[in-house]
Amino acid sequence: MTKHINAEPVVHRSLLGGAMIIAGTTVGAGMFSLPVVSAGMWFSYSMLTLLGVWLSMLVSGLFLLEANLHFEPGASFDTLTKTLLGQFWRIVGGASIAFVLYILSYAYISGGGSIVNHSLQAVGVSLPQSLAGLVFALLLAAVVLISTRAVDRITTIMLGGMIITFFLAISDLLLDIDSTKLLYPDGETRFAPYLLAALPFGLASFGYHGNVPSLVKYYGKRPSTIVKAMVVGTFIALIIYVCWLIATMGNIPRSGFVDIISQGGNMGVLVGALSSIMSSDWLNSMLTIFANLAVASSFLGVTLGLFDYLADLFGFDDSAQGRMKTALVTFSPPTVLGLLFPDGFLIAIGFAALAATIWAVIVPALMAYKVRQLYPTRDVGFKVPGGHIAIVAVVLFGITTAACHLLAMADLLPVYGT
Ligand SMILES: N[C@@H](Cc1ccccc1)C(=O)O
Repeated sequence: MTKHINAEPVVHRSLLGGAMIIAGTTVGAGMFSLPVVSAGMWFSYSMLTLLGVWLSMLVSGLFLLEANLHFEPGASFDTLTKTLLGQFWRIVGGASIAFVLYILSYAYISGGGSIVNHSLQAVGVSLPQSLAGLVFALLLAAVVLISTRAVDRITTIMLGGMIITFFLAISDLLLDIDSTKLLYPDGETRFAPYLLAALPFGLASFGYHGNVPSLVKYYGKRPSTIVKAMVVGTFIALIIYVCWLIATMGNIPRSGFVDIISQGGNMGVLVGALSSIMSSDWLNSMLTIFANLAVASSFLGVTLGLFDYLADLFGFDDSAQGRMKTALVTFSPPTVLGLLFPDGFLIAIGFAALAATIWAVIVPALMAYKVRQLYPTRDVGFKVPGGHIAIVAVVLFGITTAACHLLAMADLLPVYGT
């Protein structure tokens, strides 16, 4: 999530660059959980939910920006929480960021193992999924270990590849959609109650907030450009998710998802189900390549953020030995977890959402409230509209989503297909 941005002097940077940073972070493995967890509420409710979650996550990011603009460019999330909200929130915020980064790294290894396995099966090789996850993690960990610049270059190439393969694969799926499947789904007749358990996955899919301080550093204090970059970047993600849900739900019947869910709902299973209905082998490979690139680029972005965070926390230096130590604390826990529980993808995304409700939703709203109290007359060039109502609405969205996750975990909310 925290894509590294080199600290270069602030020149006139284009809007597109920032929008791509945000879109690149936002679109990740969360996207592969969306069709599976939305199967219960199905298409129309999913569209409404996506729209609502997008708006809430955009506004919470804007609150973070508003607070951030009261500091010098380069101030980190830690500095913001410490200064504005005090030691308690600094610790809660820091711990929830570290938790999200670790659990997402594990989710990506689980999803990566599943999708690498699916890809290998196509060429006749079969590996235990835990081993495939290990291969995936080791290969990409090596890139992070080599250097930040290696990650920057490789993710840029991957992003280009993702855009091309996504549109090729998706256009084929979109041509084949069956509107009856979308609008008159089969299976049981209950829909709306399943919305609640899906909410946390929507929240995780629209997470990008670790990048807001990076954008302020990247652009300097140019609020109008930063706001536009955030709106455009998250809107690109919204369009991609809408196309993705139309493509999946318009091709796989609602009852077909019960089978996908019973097999764990991991990335390889979903892509496998889509592959089996695609018209050409070539486009089928495009979909598989897209899935590999999406999870690999998110893995690089997230683990680089975790790598830098842990190096700073433990005071490991940038020498070969220091980087090796940092790599060990970064990659060992999620990789071991991936070996032990290769199929925890969906559960991990759900927990990432739970922690993200704290630092990506509630804490930004509280910080915006605080800067407005501390500096009622100071003009930093940007203020989120909507006054107290917007702040309360975002906090309520965070609390509701967290509650949904906990209730679903405790089997107190209906979860489709289980
Ligand atoms: N949106 C990212 C996950 C994420 C969550 C929270 C913050 C940053 C990133 C994904 O879909 O993979």
